[in-house]
Amino acid sequence: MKIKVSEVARELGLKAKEVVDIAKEIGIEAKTRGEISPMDAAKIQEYFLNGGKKEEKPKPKKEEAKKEVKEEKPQRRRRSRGSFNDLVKKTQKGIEVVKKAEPKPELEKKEEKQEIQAETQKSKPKPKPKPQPAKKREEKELQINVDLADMDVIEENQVELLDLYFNDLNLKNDEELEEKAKTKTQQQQQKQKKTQPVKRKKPSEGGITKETAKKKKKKKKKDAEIKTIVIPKEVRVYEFAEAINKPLEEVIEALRELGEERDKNDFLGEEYIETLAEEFEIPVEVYDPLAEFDYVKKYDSVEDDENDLVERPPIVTIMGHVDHGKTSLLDRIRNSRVAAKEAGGITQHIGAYMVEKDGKKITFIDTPGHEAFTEMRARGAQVTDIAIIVVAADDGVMPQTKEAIAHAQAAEVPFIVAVNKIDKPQANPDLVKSQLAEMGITPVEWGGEYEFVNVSAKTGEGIDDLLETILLQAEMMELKANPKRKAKAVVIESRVEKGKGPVATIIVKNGTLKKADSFVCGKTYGRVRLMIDDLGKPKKEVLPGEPAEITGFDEVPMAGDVLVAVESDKIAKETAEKWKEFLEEREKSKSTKATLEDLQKMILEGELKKLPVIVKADTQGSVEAIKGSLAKLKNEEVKVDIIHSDVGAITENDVILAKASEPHAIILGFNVRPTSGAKNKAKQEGIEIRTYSIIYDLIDDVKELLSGLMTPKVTEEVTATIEVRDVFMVPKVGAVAGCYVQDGVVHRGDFVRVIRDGVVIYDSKLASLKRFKDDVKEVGKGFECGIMVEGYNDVKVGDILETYRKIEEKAKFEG
Ligand SMILES: Nc1nc2c(ncn2[C@@H]2O[C@H](COP(=O)(O)OP(=O)(O)OP(=O)(O)O)[C@@H](O)[C@H]2O)c(=O)[nH]1
Repeated sequence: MKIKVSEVARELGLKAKEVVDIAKEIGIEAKTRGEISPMDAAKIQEYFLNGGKKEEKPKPKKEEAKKEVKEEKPQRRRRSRGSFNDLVKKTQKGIEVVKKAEPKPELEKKEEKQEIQAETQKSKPKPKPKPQPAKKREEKELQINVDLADMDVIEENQVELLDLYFNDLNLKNDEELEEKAKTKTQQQQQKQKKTQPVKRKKPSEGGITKETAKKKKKKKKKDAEIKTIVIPKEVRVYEFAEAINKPLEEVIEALRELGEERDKNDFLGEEYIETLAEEFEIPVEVYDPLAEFDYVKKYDSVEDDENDLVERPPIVTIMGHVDHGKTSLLDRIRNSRVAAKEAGGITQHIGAYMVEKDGKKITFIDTPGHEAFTEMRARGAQVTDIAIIVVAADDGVMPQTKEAIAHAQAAEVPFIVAVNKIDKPQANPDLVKSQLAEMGITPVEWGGEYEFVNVSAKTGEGIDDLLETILLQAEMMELKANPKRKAKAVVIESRVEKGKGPVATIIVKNGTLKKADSFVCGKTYGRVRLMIDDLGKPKKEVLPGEPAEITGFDEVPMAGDVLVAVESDKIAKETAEKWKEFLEEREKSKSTKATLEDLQKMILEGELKKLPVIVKADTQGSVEAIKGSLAKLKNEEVKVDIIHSDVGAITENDVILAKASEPHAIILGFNVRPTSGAKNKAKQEGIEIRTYSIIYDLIDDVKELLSGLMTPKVTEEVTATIEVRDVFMVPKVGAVAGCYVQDGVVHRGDFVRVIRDGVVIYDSKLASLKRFKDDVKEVGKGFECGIMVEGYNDVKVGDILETYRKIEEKAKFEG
């Protein structure tokens, strides 16, 4: 008898994957979805209970994780091949895999592939027609589809899987094998993309006759290879299941056993693609379909000449828990600069500003430090070179302190801890230090490697120290850029301004951004018209590390978009359009497929009460942040349905849209107001507009609204315990119980339970409550009364009546 790994996991309170890890550690072969012998299970349990459980390592950092996975690959593949035939044969579709020994010239392979594809079109059941536009779609059909189609059908139910590695078995070692395989795959992918990038061949194309196809089939049968399935980096669960030709439920179950509850439409993530592929013993190669269109990657692929590199100012983000003093600290730093250096200068809020210390510049990103801005902060961390984690000395480490640290660590951004509010009598900077040290963030002075600086945003104490520490850190990081080349910058805020159109604050990461430069920026593009710095001064050029507010965009860019200056307006426009089109196509290709399962889900969702809202805010960053926060507000009963969101004032169109929604949507404005037209229209149509300047209030209000949608909680309160001492049968009326109130007070409208020998035999309401002949409202303890139970005439002497009230309590949305 064998025991399922998942059962062992459940028994030990672990994830199946963790059990497999332990098993590996002690030399036991196990798979998350497999079984092990009771002896092995006992060994694992013993090892685990003896504390041998693998230490919880922090998630490997992105790069390392990738490396680790890569290094494992060859091994995994070799193993895969061993039982691959058996596994695949077992699948319900009866797919057969045949191996090939002879290498084939690349060209022949390609031709053959096209021919087989043609054949595939014949033998495959026709895919459901997809939504239009058909022509364009055909031309631009996505790589995803190509990959799915790449499982060339030889005969019905038979899939040829090409083994890209088989021919390389004579290579000396795994690394070589891996390298070669990778290059080959890439080459093949490239070729596929270049020669036949998107278009699937129709059966009539490619000059294939039945005869030649048959021949090919035979040859294929003999020479077939195990094929590595190429899977796009961003793949949804159902797409993955299709790609590896496994039933969706199996994939979802496998994920569950790995401790991941995923829906068919959820994205898998590279890590899980690899793990699942291993589970199913199917070799996969993950690729990034965006790479080809990626203008940023293109920019980055051009290396800068060492001689052109110069030091650039560090870009700093301040993060920390609510009220720990982020804004005050930023203000203090900014004001000290304004006071000392540019007295009288008017600071302009552009989302970032620069300070100078000892002749060196530092750029601070001025992002609002609210929980709701988690997403923005996460983006901020990507632009950021150094993070400052502010912790109030009188409050210590709080949830958002940990979250901020997690963001910095995830982005591999070094951070400095600013222990703030040290002017306060109750300040205890040492407590902050020990709290963080417990989390592994040990101060330098305690032998660790994290810089802690005591500051007071109120008095200014320690601010100089903090700036010096930042510069020191920057020096160690050797932040350099090449001002001689075209610019690459990151958008940190954007909005539409009357008379100016779309405006964005950017920080240049490399190169120099000049006036009149053409640029591409995410889905939009443009030409730099106006550039101003944080003091409101116009600029002709913005150097690496410097922030500026710029105009000249065709459309409002998104915070986090990367701006790259290009040769001409034409290139800018083309690149942005390509990128936009690609993203849109990708979205379409991933839209939910209408299946029975979906319908069921939709029916289920119908039970879920939705609160339709329209979100309008002053900046794209705020829109994103609010959307992010609202999306999280859901439970098994209610959720927020954002039907529209945008930057700008609340307009009549928004009201019309809100009215069109069923039920009508509520319009939420953050730092924006309704136009007078919108106000009137809202009044006419009965649409509610709520505006806020504090995001907390907005979120709290929405929570309140959600609470209102939830079913109220009903609790019971026992009002009286009554003994039946006599029963009178009144003709045409029924049984009247002569009662004695043992305890409590019985009321006319009360509910009642009839209890006989300790068992509830009837549950109903009081039909009447009398004292002697009179109807009464209530009868208290120690009094006699006559009671009729609604719908029940079988009361007996000795029964106990328990009367109760139902108390409805408004449900509260938690979260
Ligand atoms: N005594 C003292 N009070 C401070 C100091 N720094 C900030 N405060 C006060 O702490 C409160 C919160 O400060 P903020 O700067 O608004 O904190 P924040 O972290 O930006 O808050 P959110 O933006 O809401 O996340 C304000 O009342 C400040 O006056 C300080 O160094 N000393």
